[in-house]
Amino acid sequence: MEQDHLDRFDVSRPEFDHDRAQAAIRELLLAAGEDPDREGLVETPERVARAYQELFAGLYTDPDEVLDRTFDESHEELVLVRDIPMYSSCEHHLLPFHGMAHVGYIPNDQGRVTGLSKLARLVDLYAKRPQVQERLTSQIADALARKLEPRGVIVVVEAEHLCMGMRGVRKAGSTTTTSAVRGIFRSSASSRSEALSLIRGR
Ligand SMILES: Nc1nc2c(ncn2[C@@H]2O[C@H](COP(=O)(O)OP(=O)(O)OP(=O)(O)O)[C@@H](O)[C@H]2O)c(=O)[nH]1
Ligand SMILES: [Zn+2]
Repeated sequence: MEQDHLDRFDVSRPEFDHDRAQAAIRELLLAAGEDPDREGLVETPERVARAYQELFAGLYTDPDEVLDRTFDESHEELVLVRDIPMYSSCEHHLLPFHGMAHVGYIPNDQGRVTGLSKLARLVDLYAKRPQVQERLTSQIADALARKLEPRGVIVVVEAEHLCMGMRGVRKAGSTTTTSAVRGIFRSSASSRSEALSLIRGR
């Protein structure tokens, strides 16, 4: 599937199929040699299906709608929201990766800004999908660039991947940092390093 396809909101996507997910979890328990009808597990397929419906909720909302309410505030300097808690699911193993997102932008010369909470909502929306960290990071940056037409956007995501901690290579505690820069943060090293030092809290 083309990357481009993953970046666009798919209006034709069917709703989350709860019954199908529930049946799949029952099958998984059977495959593991468990008894899905024993007392502790009898409601598990239903619960897990509900949990995944929530974890993948970002597939069913148009990110552009999150940013529909913009206003002009004649502010043409950096706006940065730091330390946005982020929980996502790695699409390779369907295990969590979680950490912090930092989202900043410099409004355009009309000072077009959005509510601060919308930056966190945007992080949530893209995190609640089967993801890879790189795509999560650039999707947040691209949505902001598209809707606010700002002078620049910077997004940094720092996360720990449980697929690297609780299984596989077993490097618990290692973190991965990804960044996406657009506009002036791409062309100007000094703007970029100023934003990065604010993100690092220095
Ligand atoms: N680039 C990138 N890789 C990721 C992300 N999440 C998980 N991965 C990696 O996806 C890769 C999948 O590798 P495979 O060799 O196909 O799968 P695997 O045999 O389970 O790999 P191991 O995790 O090394 O055991 C692993 O190297 C994971 O660390 C992510 O967000 N970005
Ligand atoms: Zn993984």
